[in-house]
Amino acid sequence: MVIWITGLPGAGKTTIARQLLNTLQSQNLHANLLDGDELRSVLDNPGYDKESRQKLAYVYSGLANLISSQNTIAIVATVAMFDEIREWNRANIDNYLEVFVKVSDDDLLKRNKNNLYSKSNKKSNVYGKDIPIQLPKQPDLIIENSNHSSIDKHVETIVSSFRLANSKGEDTKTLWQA
Ligand SMILES: Nc1ncnc2c1ncn2[C@@H]1O[C@H](COP(=O)(O)OS(=O)(=O)O)[C@@H](OP(=O)(O)O)[C@H]1O
Ligand SMILES: Nc1ncnc2c1ncn2[C@@H]1O[C@H](COP(=O)(O)OP(=O)(O)O)[C@@H](O)[C@H]1O
Repeated sequence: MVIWITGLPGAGKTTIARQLLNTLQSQNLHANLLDGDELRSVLDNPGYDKESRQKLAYVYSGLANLISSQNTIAIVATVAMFDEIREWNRANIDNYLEVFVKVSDDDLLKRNKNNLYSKSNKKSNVYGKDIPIQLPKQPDLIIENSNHSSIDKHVETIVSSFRLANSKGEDTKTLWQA
């Protein structure tokens, strides 16, 4: 199973994904987290131009698929704002749950992750500034993560969807148990 958590920088993907990982592991399930920022540093920080991001997104998908094929839940927390990638995921990953972490522009600006949204920021390749955003069209779940909304609640919602997705196939029900 792959739980693909996507959203713009600062939406709250890492915060939610880390707590989700703890929750699943505390329920004796095998789970791993592939976080965009962390994976980028392991891979020697690929660029932020469209081509590099697209290439990297396929790496996330491929790694997640590999982890999932070893009966471990792969949680991915990445921006990867490409329709093409999400289509690839749906076509190639068995048991794929796409979670879109949504937040208002106001909250994004307040959080201002990595100073990306400051007017003084001279960085290029910033979503919404100089590169277009392809928001998820048909996510399985939308999490509205406005400031001070409860991360616990968000995680509960994702775990319920995960349980529902797994209860559909008897065979997969116990696959992730530690
Ligand atoms: N232009 C530019 N310059 C510097 N840093 C940037 C830029 N754009 C994004 N970021 C930061 O990189 C994180 C995105 O990494 P990802 O690999 O998850 O995203 S992507 O798939 O490449 O779009 C993302 O981290 P998260 O905030 O964790 O999403 C951003 O903080
Ligand atoms: N529900 C929330 N309420 C208030 N602050 C939040 C909430 N969710 C995330 N944050 C804060 O927003 C910032 C960005 O969160 P992060 O998880 O790093 O986002 P992302 O991984 O999507 O870039 C962090 O400082 C985090 O503590």
